[in-house]
Amino acid sequence: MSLRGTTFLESVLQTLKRAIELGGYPQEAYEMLSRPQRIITVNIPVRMDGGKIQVFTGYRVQHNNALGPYKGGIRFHPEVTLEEDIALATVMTFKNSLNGLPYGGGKGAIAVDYKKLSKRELEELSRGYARALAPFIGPEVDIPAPDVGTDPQIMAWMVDEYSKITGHNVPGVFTAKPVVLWGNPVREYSTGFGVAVWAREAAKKLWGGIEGKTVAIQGFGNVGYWGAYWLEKMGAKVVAVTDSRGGVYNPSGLKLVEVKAVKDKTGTVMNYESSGTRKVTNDEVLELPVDILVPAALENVIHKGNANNIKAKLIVEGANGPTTADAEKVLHTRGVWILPDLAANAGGVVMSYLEWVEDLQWYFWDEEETRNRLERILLDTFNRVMNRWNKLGTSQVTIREAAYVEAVDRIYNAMKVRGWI
Ligand SMILES: NC(=O)C1=CN([C@@H]2O[C@H](COP(=O)(O)OP(=O)(O)OC[C@H]3O[C@@H](n4cnc5c(N)ncnc54)[C@H](O)[C@@H]3O)[C@@H](O)[C@H]2O)C=CC1
Ligand SMILES: O=C(O)CCC(=O)C(=O)O
Repeated sequence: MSLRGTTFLESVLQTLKRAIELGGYPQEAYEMLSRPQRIITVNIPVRMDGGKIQVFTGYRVQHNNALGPYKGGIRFHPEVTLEEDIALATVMTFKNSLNGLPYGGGKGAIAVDYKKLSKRELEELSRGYARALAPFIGPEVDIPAPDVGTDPQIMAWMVDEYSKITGHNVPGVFTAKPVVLWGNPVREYSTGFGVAVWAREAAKKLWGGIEGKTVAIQGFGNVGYWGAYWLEKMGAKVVAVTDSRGGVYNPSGLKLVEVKAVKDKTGTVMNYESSGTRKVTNDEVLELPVDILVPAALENVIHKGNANNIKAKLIVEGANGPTTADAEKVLHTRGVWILPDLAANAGGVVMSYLEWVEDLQWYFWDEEETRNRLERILLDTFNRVMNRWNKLGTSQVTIREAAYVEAVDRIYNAMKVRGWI
């Protein structure tokens, strides 16, 4: 238990336990799904620009592969811990199952402040990680991708390193690669697109549509920026955005193109100025008087200490694990809808799946066709989760619990027919 209440892993395991009870699955399912199948720890030496060697510790958690190869991102963050990586890998197992993907779940991490590395040091670290993991990954074994602090360039170095070891090009081992290295242009914005699609569909049910609904977003990286872009395109009004330093709020709506230009030029949205715009902290942004709140940075930001101050009626989890289990109870009682991470931010991994399919068959769809395929999968998941939620009882069960039951069902049946359980 942390100062903010349940830790991310504790919250995930509490939801799993409840889903197993709600779905009537045996306790053995909890035993198998509450811990990873394998944890790999690697220590990667990097010759720093100053001439000295520094050793970085990294992990790859392979949680469960009943439904197919492990799949999930790699996080570069100074405060990452093994416990956090286990929680992230566990969520991936349920996310991939929920969305009907032929994957199990995994997640990788390196404890590093990548902003302090030179480009050469970052490349050496990325290649070192791919080399150390090479015996444990592959297009049919474990397929990593980016998460916080990693990007298509890092995936390109990793694919190149892995391909050197195998002696031939293996694009399907990492996803979210640059387009020229058999990536797909949709992957860059797919997580934010998925956030917006889920918000739009929920808004139809809550208010008859998303047009004019106000949105505050915490985090203005890949998910936060593209979430804002697509939400605006779908008719919502983005009034606040923040990054790690804090952010800006304008009740009449922000000019996103200008905010993004300031972020790209100065490193933070905090430097954006316009009439009617004021600064907000990362705590304040969660409590603004808006219709929709999108936490799109890190975990445990909505906790028992601030759950009662949140005014949004709809929370769309762009980040993984932004809401603690204690906070979710409070918000559910207050009638707030929380669209959970394994559903609302699944656009990224669903698009990774489409990229992987392209790489395996060496045949590539155009951008529009890819996006349509992505949207179809997301809408199918949305409808299944809503049906399951209605069946289980919307006042007794949260949307997250309904999504977990839906996800566990597929994994449990796969483990059963495989004879694991
Ligand atoms: N990139 C992807 O495709 C996917 C990402 N996610 C999740 O979305 C979240 C964000 O990931 P990305 O956008 O990829 O990362 P990113 O590294 O592109 O951006 C992270 C953003 O959060 C901000 N940030 C960092 N610490 C913060 C803090 N304490 N308060 C407020 N903002 C802070 C950073 O300034 C940056 O704007 C993570 O939880 C990640 O696991 C989930 C699914 C897929
Ligand atoms: O595209 C992927 O495989 C990464 C997805 C991921 O890490 C996530 O959904 O949290």
